[in-house]
Amino acid sequence: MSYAVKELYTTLQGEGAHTGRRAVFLRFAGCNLWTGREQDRTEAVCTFCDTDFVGMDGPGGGRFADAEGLAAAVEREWGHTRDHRYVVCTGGEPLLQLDTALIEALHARGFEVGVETNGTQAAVPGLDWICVSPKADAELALRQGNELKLVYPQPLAMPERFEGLAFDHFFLQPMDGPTQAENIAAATAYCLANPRWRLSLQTHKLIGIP
Ligand SMILES: C[S@@+](CC[C@H](N)C(=O)[O-])C[C@H]1O[C@@H](n2cnc3c(N)ncnc32)[C@H](O)[C@@H]1O
Ligand SMILES: Nc1nc2[nH]cc(C(=O)O)c2c(=O)[nH]1
Ligand code: SF4
Ligand SMILES: [Mg+2]
Repeated sequence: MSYAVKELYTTLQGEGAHTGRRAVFLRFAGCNLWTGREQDRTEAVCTFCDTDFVGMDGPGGGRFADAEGLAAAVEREWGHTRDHRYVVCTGGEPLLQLDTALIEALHARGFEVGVETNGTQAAVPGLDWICVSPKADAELALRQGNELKLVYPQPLAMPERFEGLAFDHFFLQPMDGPTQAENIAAATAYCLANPRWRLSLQTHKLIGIP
């Protein structure tokens, strides 16, 4: 199948357990919880999104006809070094498009493959790192993985709802937006009181990289 890609770029993973790790970000276009249009935001299932995932017009973006072509573009973006290759599939919602053919083509080029997902879709087999970020009004289909990264606070998705699930790491990530300062304080207080949860700051925003 073909893939609609918003952008493809190299950066440091800014969030969660792999914070600071060099990665190619493969941002798929489209999401099932918001159209991406500002006029639809208040009516969306997910209302706080910080990302433009509409269209294929970003750096390195476009329509890729097949898995080989997209994996080759990821490899070109990474550069020639063979070690520690890591690609983070995000979006939009990557599990609407990511499939076995693409994971195999990326593995064949020596990449570990991570995903950032809202958890509403089943995962494709073969992923090396699964980060699920549940959204209050969306049913969670993907209930196990490597890290659960909850944007905080979401009144209908408080941490207690998730801490029994089968994840290795539990992160609270303060919601960016007009109340960010309060959200950082609240997330900090929660982690101090509940040591199972760690704080995930969006470090790429702090240092001004994408
Ligand atoms: C843009 S989403 C794309 C992947 C997938 N759709 C998801 O929601 O997990 C990437 C990450 O950013 C987080 N995120 C989105 N908007 C945010 C905000 N305003 N503040 C903090 N984190 C946010 C998401 O929860 C998710 O963990
Ligand atoms: N540097 C950086 N790290 C990230 N981790 C998750 C991100 C995402 O948008 O999925 C993200 C992002 O947009 N940039
Ligand atoms: S589910 Fe992810 S990509 Fe979709 S609107 Fe929410 S944060 Fe944005
Ligand atoms: Mg982001």
